Amino acid sequence: MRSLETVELTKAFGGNLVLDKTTVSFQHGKVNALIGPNGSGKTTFFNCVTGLIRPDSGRISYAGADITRRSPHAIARAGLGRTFQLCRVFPRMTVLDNVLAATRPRGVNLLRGAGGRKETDRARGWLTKLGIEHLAHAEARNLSWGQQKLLELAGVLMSEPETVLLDEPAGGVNPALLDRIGALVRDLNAEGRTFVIVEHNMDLVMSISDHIVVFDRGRPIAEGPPSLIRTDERVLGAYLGA
Ligand SMILES: Nc1ncnc2c1ncn2[C@@H]1O[C@H](COP(=O)(O)OP(=O)(O)OP(=O)(O)O)[C@@H](O)[C@H]1O
Repeated sequence: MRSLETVELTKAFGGNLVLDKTTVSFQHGKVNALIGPNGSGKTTFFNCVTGLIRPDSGRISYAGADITRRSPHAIARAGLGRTFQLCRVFPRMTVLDNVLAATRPRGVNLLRGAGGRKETDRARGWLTKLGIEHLAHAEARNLSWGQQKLLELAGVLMSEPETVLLDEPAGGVNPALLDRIGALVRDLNAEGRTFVIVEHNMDLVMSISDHIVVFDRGRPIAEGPPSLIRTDERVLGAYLGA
């Protein structure tokens, strides 16, 4: 079953054609990875899919619905949640307040109306699941980079997304936390969540993914299970610059 798909998605910045008629689909209920060399368009792809930037042409659909021109909010409501490469948390707010604020529109009164008993319990539940409940009252800026990534993910999960897009979850994270992130993804997937993960750490990608799509210069050049991708000549060529 198809979850997220694009048809001839195209985006250029000035003369730089970053997504070049990209037609790709990710599998519902699976852990999908999107990999490719630096600058191959992975984050731009996420930005188009989540409505942060407008593609020049092409179509994006999610669970059968056309979401191409929808706002980031509408796309989140449709069930797509995402994290960012450079982690988005409020550094001077507590961990718990960050999670509560994550479900509010950005701007004024981030916490107004948040923090009712039920919401707070749910927020704590996610913090527990992600192993950072003991930090609930710490300011986010005092967390390690990896813990901040878990915090950002907790905020995303508050919206109960059906599909989670993770942008470099392992970037800058220490090895102990890396294992935890990998186990968490598998665990959340077993509960029914679909993942699409942009990641450079190949050990992590190969160990947690069911399906891998490889981009090179904004186009998918290979896709399949880890066993196939690992030995694909085109993939090796793209990474080695051949
Ligand atoms: N807002 C923007 N304005 C201009 N150029 C941009 C913008 N966003 C991305 N680019 C360019 O698009 C190209 C692809 O960048 P993108 O971040 O999508 O690649 P990536 O595959 O995610 O790379 P990395 O693995 O290094 O994060 C790069 O050449 C980048 O400079």
